Amino acid sequence: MTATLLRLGTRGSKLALTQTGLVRDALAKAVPALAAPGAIEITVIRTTGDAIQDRPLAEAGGKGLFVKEIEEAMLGGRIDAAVHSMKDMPTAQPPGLAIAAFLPREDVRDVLIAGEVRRIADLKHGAIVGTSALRRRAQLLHRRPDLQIVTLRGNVDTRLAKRADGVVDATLLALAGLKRLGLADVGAPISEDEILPAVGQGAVCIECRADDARTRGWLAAIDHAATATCVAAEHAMLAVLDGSCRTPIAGHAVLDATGGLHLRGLIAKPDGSEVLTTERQGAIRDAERLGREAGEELKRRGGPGFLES
Ligand SMILES: NCc1[nH]cc(CCC(=O)O)c1CC(=O)O
Repeated sequence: MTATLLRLGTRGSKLALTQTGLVRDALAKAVPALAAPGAIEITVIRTTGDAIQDRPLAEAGGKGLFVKEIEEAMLGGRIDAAVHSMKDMPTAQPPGLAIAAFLPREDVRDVLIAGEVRRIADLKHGAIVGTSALRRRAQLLHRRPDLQIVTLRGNVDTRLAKRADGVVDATLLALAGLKRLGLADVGAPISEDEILPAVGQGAVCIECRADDARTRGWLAAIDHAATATCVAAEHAMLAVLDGSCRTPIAGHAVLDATGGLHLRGLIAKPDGSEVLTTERQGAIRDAERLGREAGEELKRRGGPGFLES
């Protein structure tokens, strides 16, 4: 029996466990000490976000609900690090905690799951689309004001089952999660020009105590720098816009072939009646500044009241 060296915390959904398995495998490959059987222990923690299944999370207090209990376990020393979907992370970590690494990002696009229908334009008039994400709702309604958007929560399997049972005609899910679950072919990816993804979508991050040098050293060995840079730009934009589940915000940064960073950002009115977009191009070292500038521009153009409407 080897001693446990690293206790990894995670939510208990199939996707969360799959992502945690990817982190464990990456660490075992990169850090010889962690390759021994039993060196990494995985602890499942139930979060408020998992417990609330009957209403949109925006009503219950926002996206931090998927991380709160896990962060408490880290601060209390019950676990050493936690694996999260970056999309579910607030813009700042509580004092004493830090995001120390990212896995290489998956495809960031949303997937339309609507049986034979593979494009938003081809959904029948008045089709019922299930989603709880205001970002998806607003962008769908912007293109197709005739659609009926209804709340649909639950994990990926639950949502797919509700669609298959005809509770809704269509739903949108992140391709990243579907791919990691081996379900990439349930629908059709939608171009970012039609539905811009959520900030952080497709990225898996690992959080730990800021002063835990040993864990930070191990996590540094698997950190994917390009993903970290792109997400930093997106989160800088989100922080300016004061992103919460109540405000439809989308954003995505990529590194281009010449070593620069390209960021797209979007805010929308919840009913889709207005959408504002912006873009920034610049040097990688300016990632956060580009993000802040994009956020400031959207905020200024939206004016007071835009995001509260
Ligand atoms: N809000 C839930 C959530 N958080 C992360 C993912 C998928 C994986 C990812 O985007 O990285 C999902 C489900 C979904 O939107 O389909």
